Amino acid sequence: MPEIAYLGPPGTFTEQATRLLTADFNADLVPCETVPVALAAVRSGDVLAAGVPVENSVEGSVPATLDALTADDPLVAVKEAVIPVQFDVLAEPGTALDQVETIASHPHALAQVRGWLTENLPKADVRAVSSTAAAAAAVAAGEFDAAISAPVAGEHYPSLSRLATGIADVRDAVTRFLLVRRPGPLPEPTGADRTSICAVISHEVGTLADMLAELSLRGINLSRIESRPVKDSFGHYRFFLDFDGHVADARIGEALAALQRRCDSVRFLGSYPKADRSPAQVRPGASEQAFRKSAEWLAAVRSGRLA
Ligand SMILES: O=C(O)C(=O)Cc1ccccc1
Repeated sequence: MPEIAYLGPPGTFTEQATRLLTADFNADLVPCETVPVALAAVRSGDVLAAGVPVENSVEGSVPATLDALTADDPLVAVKEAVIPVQFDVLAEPGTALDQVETIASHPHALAQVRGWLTENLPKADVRAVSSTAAAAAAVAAGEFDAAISAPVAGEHYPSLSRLATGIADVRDAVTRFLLVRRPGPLPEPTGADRTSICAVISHEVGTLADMLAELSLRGINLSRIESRPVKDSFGHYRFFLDFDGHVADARIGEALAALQRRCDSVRFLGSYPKADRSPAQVRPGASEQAFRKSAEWLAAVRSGRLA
């Protein structure tokens, strides 16, 4: 049975998402302590793929994932899932809210309950740990008084009880997760796909605008742009871009080829079906048929068949 890594321990949001991402095949899920560890297991071939959190509707991107995706050998996303994120507070039974002196969770969870913490536990010592379920495990081990966890974590730590529920500052928050594997055959285009890349551009006037123009000229809908420092030289950034379409689509292929010529480097991070299956809006002149006709016309001009 293929082994699939995820940010563990059991009871994380990532476990829930990875179950969804692997629902169409029998997979053995392997918990890892961090996203970089999960991705290292994919790169080394210890596991087939990994489920990783990439972006949250309230807090934005998950920097650890973006950095780990580009820090080493290429990896590509083959599937995405979007799941709702709600948070509970777990503690030893009998703990009252005003007895909580230390409370732990994943940084992304802490960022989404800031208002609740300020209102309900203004004096508590707030600790960031590797995941929401790791926080619950640490509470069960007596390291902290309370954990901010996924509602499912309660099932994994039955010795803990729910001190509060539904504490997110923004209701209906969602997180997007990717199933990531070593490069190989790409998922077939579906007409409702997303392509992800990471580009490094030179530090000159207009290079970012030029890069975006390659997309807009071809009617490509950009759904996310994010920058992360290159790290070894101050003021230089990697740009993470998501846009509608599949690398097999003519407009996407041409745009990627243009970016490859224009940027210092381009890393392809995958073309995969969008979780919401919303079809790409293709404007007139950017359809597959339009690209085919223009290629035929050019071939005819070059061969002397058209004056
Ligand atoms: O810690 C977890 O449960 C995770 O899967 C990471 C995370 C944390 C908060 C929101 C979404 C994902």
